[in-house]
Amino acid sequence: MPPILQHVQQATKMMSRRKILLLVLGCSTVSLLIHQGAQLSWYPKLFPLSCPPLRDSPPRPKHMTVAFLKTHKTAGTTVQNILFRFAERHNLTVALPHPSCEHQFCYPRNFSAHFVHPATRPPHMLASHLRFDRAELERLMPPGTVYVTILREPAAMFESLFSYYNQYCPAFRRVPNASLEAFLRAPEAYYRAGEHFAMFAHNTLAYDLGGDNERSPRDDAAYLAGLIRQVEEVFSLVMIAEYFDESLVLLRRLLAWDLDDVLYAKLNARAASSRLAAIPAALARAARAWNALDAGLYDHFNATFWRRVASAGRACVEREARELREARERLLRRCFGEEPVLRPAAQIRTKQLQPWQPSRKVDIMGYDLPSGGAGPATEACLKLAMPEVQYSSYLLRKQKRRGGVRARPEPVLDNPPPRPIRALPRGLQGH
Ligand SMILES: Nc1ncnc2c1ncn2[C@@H]1O[C@H](COP(=O)(O)OS(=O)(=O)O)[C@@H](OP(=O)(O)O)[C@H]1O
Repeated sequence: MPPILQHVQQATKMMSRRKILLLVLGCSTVSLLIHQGAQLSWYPKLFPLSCPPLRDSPPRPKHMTVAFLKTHKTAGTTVQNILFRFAERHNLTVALPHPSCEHQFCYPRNFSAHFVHPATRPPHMLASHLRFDRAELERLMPPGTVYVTILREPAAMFESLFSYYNQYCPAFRRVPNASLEAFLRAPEAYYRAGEHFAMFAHNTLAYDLGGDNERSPRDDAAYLAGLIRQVEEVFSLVMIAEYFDESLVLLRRLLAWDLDDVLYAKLNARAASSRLAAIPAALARAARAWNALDAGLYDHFNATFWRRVASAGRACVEREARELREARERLLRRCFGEEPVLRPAAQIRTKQLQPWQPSRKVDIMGYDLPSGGAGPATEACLKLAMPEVQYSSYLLRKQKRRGGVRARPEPVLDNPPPRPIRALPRGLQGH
């Protein structure tokens, strides 16, 4: 053995096992630090702190053809209002339902291009409730249309559905004392698949997306995976209601719109007295278990959403979301006074701004214009807070006039859908 090795062997023998362990630990820590140092120097590249440029060079024009799948109780009315106002400002045509379908495209039937009023074809935009049917939408919308939709956390969404459709959905009407807890303790006792408006009581998101809301991912995981794949194939962006402002930042970047194009007033919100302040954890678990397909969709697209935010630059998206909130607050103050408040329909004097009320037990809130307002700014403010029913009727009248369609009774569809579930705001009923 060479003398150097003999020396090492001797030294090793002299060291206790504990010392050897310490030496190994020390070496590993140094190597880890060197490795981490390299990672840290890459950090800004992985998570850019500044916003990447929105516009390509040459600048991308604003995208004008959009189909928004308005799912139920997911903040969809607020998104619809943003799209309606954009369409008006840019003189675009909005696909609107035939009057026999009321303001929805004959929901809950599968969407058909026949449900679209002829005066609103060919459209640039579409944003009214419908049950998704890819082939029929592609038949209607021009090539290059960007498809977007929005999802909401299923327990919160279910609580909203249960309250809003309580008088319309037989599964909910059967529950004693309109108790959400009683329903979720034994949903099968109240729910009958296939009956009128059953889709509001079971996996509503899956149904709106054109899926089979009776499938359970526990028995059939492949079904959920297939539905997710179909949604991913069609929709360029799936927004998340809980992160509404961040969603709008991604939307306006996708469409190359300005931040001003996505300013909004929150629409269709229940009064605090009509909602649970917080959903107890056990109830939320039960709601997710009952709506397991929706929970699977939400979890998947919530994760994809945050990956999108990371690739746009999280700090950048947050900064833009903050700018959006500030600009929105300024706009609301300008329109609705120094302290803009959401108020119940009975306190809103401007009829065009009174939201539809689903029942005497649920208050849907809205904004009102300060008295004496007039002029072009008022018109913009009116649209900003205009509920879905009034805005859809207004747009249909306007587009019919533009297309030279004279006011005359509409032909009735061969097979009319079940009666619409929205009518005039409560304050206007019986007038
Ligand atoms: N900007 C924003 N951010 C977060 N949440 C919002 C927003 N705008 C509306 N909402 C809430 O969305 C619920 C209404 O959803 P929709 O307009 O889609 O309802 S509907 O299906 O058209 O009747 C309704 O929820 P609930 O109040 O829980 O019922 C609204 O409060």
